[in-house]
Amino acid sequence: MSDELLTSAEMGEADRLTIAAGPIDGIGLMRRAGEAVAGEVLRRYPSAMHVHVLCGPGNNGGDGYVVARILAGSGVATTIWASGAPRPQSDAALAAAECPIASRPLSVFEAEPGSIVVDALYGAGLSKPLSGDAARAVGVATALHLPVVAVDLPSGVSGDSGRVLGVAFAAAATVTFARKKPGHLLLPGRERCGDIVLADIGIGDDIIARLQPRAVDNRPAHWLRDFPVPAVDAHKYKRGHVGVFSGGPSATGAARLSALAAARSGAGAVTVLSPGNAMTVNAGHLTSIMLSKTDDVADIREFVGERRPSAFVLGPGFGVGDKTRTFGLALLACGQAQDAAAQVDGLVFDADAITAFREAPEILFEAARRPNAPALVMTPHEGEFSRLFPDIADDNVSSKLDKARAAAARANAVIVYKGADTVIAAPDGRAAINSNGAAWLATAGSGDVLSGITAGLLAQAMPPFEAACAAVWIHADAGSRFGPGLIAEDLPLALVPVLRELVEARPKVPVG
Ligand SMILES: NC(=O)C1=CN([C@@H]2O[C@H](COP(=O)(O)OP(=O)(O)OC[C@H]3O[C@@H](n4cnc5c(N)ncnc54)[C@H](OP(=O)(O)O)[C@@H]3O)[C@@H](O)[C@H]2O)[C@@H](O)CC1
Ligand SMILES: [K+]
Repeated sequence: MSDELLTSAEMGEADRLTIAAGPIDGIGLMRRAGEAVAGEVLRRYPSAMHVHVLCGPGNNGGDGYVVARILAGSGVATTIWASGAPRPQSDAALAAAECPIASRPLSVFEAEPGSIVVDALYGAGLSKPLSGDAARAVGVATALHLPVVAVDLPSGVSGDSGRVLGVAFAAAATVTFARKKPGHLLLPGRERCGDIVLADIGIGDDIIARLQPRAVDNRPAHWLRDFPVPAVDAHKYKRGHVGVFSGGPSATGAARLSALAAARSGAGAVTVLSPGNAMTVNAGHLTSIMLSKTDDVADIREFVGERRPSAFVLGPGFGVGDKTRTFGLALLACGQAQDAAAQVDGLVFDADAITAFREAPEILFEAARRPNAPALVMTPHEGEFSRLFPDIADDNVSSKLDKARAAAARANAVIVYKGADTVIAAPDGRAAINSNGAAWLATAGSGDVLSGITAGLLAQAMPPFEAACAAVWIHADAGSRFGPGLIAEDLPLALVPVLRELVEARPKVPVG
């Protein structure tokens, strides 16, 4: 497993534990890191005439001295531009001593068109915005359109948050070590990394396991064993029943998109719960999806009692008034004692169901925290997130990963913080960053489909965090495969090949 994401503190700890366990020491790790980067430079640019290696004062610079030594040894014209000397007796100082090339000051860095830059200024130790000589070097490389290979991270990109501090290199490739860092996947860092190459430098899986990292790159390996595949004796209600609330007569489409996606995702039955005045318009557009008139909480209770739904979607096209809050709180009360017979496994609150609680989010969180409340998944985009969690959203230091985690803990809900770098976080601190997104998904109704997929998986008893991770990945994969011209109506059908491959891969996952 190599999809865990390590913070800079965790990476430092991995480094320390590896050295303590032996036999590799600090300079040994640095040599391997530098070899991996030099190998990548030679592989990508086999006919490079001249490589400029920019070395910072810390261990990132140390890696740079190893790169320069190997490139020069391979016959490539290599120049080192150093920003300060490494600390005496440090691994970086050893690496510099092993490098036969004299360095020139970064303050006079110049390069010619057609040359290559290796950025070994700052990596995990970036502590402030790039300024002075380093910022000027970014300007030189950018102005000349020089290909940049970054060591560990493009200098200026925070490994923990993906933020750009001041300015940053835009690399053609970034070679990182042992595991990716959150900043490789979170925006804008991801855009600055170019191709990300993961190099094994001898930090063992056992060492990483000891750190118990809480964040992963969202891939099927993390949730495939929980992915529902119908049993041979399945009948439709055993495969889960999803209820999707529809808006009024002129806002019904979002619910139907969500309902279709829930059905495609394997829920055995799906019902659109429609206000009385929108029954006709909904009925005119539904075939296998059922329809039930739902105007008040009594209607919800009756539906829950008689039809035993296991998941609901509330929000798409629903409006943001009192009714939304009342319905939301009634759904969250489904597991309470008076309704013990009516067990609902999971709820997806999206769009208007999030915005409706902007004036009193605590009421929502309180309801979600009650014992026996159904599991709640909320899927805010940035605007919706800041309505429900304004203080968390305004924090200019925390990463999107930290923000999603803080929100999940506060709301006792799985939070799917949407965007081109969607983060999924659970109340217990587990989190995943999605990286298979496609720009084609930024289209009206796409979020309604995501809610439907999530509810479809929840209804089949997939655990909430895993269901949310799977839904985000599946939705993105379907969107990327479809590509140009995608509209939300295409997505439910576009899920089919993605689901087929997952179902086929599912039995190959070891159980346990
Ligand atoms: N961990 C591992 O397993 C392995 C790690 N390895 C490598 O080590 C790298 C981490 O090394 P590192 O901790 O020495 O930090 P690094 O990024 O070199 O920067 C620290 C120096 O830069 C300075 N500085 C920072 N920002 C600045 C700015 N904007 N402007 C000016 N100065 C700034 C900072 O100054 P200070 O904050 O102390 O004032 C300090 O002097 C990691 O990315 C990887 O490449 C590999 O060798 C293999 C094994
Ligand atoms: K770097």
